[in-house]
Amino acid sequence: MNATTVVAIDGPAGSGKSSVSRAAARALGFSYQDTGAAYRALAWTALDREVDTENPAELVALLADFPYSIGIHPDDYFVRVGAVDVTEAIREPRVTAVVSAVARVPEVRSFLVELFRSVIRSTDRPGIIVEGRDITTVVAPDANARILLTATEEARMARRSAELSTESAAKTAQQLSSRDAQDSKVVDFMNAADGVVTIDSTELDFDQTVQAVVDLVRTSD
Ligand SMILES: Nc1ncnc2c1ncn2[C@@H]1O[C@H](COP(=O)(O)OP(=O)(O)OP(=O)(O)O)[C@@H](O)[C@H]1O
Ligand SMILES: Nc1ccn([C@@H]2O[C@H](COP(=O)(O)O)[C@@H](O)[C@H]2O)c(=O)n1
Repeated sequence: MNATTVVAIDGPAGSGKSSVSRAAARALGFSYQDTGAAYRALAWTALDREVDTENPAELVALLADFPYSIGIHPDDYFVRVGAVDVTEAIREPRVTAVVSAVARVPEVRSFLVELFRSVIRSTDRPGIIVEGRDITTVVAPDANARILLTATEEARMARRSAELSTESAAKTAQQLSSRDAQDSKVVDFMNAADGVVTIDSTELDFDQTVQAVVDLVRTSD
């Protein structure tokens, strides 16, 4: 049993991992760690330093000088590489387009898994919600609560499209699907591992989904 309550949440792109985890952390008085941000920040660093993102050796070399930091208070979220605030930049399509290539390199994954565990240990709150693709299985398999947050691809695309102009909606839907296909070759986040509870938000609104997570955490302790 952890002294700090650890909640692990995995799921495909657009399933609501970041937004739901953040709101649930706020409701519970917990910290919140977005692990996709680290893969994105490394992809941003590769682009910034003009490194070939298809070359694993060049990506691994970046890890020797990767001064990454993230805000884990749900009301003070930021992502930095050194002194550069990359919170917005890591969401740009050029970063999203190459992040899966960065995330499939085994040395990158093992380096970041250790980083995620050190961030979990650093929290000064009673618990932390950690979301990503391999949190329930690799990063924190002994978490107090382990959740697979899903929704049909149709629902996820509709939610993403609602954030965008009509013009780019179709392209974004296609990118979401192709990113899931690439990421699924590296980690299985479509099927719940043993002991992992599935929350399917297809028929739930945002607040109901947050409540489902909060209820599960409260009954897991
Ligand atoms: N149950 C829900 N009902 C309606 N909208 C939702 C629900 N859950 C999440 N959303 C919305 O869906 C969109 C995608 O959510 P979010 O960015 O949190 O997904 P994600 O899983 O973190 O995606 P990615 O892995 O691509 O970063 C957001 O606009 C969010 O507000
Ligand atoms: N635990 C994780 C988290 C993320 N990834 C990779 O990072 C990409 C971006 O993640 P978002 O959650 O910000 O969309 C994602 O597409 C994966 O390639 C990962 O491998 N493991």
